[in-house]
Amino acid sequence: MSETVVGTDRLTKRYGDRLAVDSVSLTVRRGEVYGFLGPNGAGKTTTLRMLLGLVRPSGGTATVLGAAPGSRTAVAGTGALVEGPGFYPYLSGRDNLRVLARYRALPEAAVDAVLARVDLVGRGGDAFKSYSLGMKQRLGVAAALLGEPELLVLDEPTNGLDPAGMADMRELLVDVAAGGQTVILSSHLLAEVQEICDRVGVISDGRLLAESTVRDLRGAAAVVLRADPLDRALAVAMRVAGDDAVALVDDGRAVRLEGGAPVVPALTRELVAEDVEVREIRTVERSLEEVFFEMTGGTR
Ligand SMILES: Nc1ncnc2c1ncn2[C@@H]1O[C@H](COP(=O)(O)OP(=O)(O)OP(=O)(O)O)[C@@H](O)[C@H]1O
Repeated sequence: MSETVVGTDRLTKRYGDRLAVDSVSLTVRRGEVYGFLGPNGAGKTTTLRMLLGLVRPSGGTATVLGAAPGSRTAVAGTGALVEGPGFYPYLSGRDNLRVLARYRALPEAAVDAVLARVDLVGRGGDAFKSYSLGMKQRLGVAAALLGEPELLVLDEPTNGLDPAGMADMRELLVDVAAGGQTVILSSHLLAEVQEICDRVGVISDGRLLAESTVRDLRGAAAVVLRADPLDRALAVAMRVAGDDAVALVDDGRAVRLEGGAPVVPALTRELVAEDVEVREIRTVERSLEEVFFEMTGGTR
């Protein structure tokens, strides 16, 4: 799991005096779904294009599958969906894939295999222009999957999808990673990403602000308690979780304890023993979205 598939070291892209990507060092490991997150204009597409060898870095280095971006090894092992797939509208989904397969000297069977993986076999004969956005995106992923590359690079694969389309895409990408392929996807849609990705890199204004598992980024859950009398509940909470882990929230109407679900049994036991009346006790988790807003200072 820890083998590095993509690594960058202070990768930088400058357009005139604008730093689109500013000294980004990231690591993507084999078999993971890596989410590259950031607001519009953060530098996601530019970074992905550098990894694909489509844009030349102004500084720093990148390694893709042990080779330089754009090298034969890197290109042969990478499938990409960047900035909307260019499909022929009047050709069927299957024929569009056939064109790509022929260009890359892949057998017909490769087309059927990827159509099946993205669940488009039944609609493979229909014209591309008749597809829903979700189907178009899935065909784009199918094109990226042609030839079973080790690495998939997908720029905003969930963009514009409805919840059902999102769910399909999520299932597909989790399935791809389970098969051992590595996925890098970019997104500004954090709610979806936190369910799909093993690890994420957060980028804003060209800089990588954080890189970690979704769980670590979100931090531990907390417990919010409403009870009567509150001062006695506060004293109990401090005894159970430690003074530093407890604070009054909601204008002094509730107690917040760090530590999440594991503190709940002891807390409830002690509250009952102290004759405190519990009105509400619940665990709260920060969403990736909240973490992200804190990090990027509210830009989107
Ligand atoms: N070819 C270019 N010439 C000049 N500036 C560019 C070029 N490509 C990108 N930029 C600038 O670099 C910055 C990063 O753009 P990039 O497209 O990488 O961001 P992004 O995170 O992918 O955002 P989006 O989701 O909007 O595509 C932006 O300020 C953009 O205007």
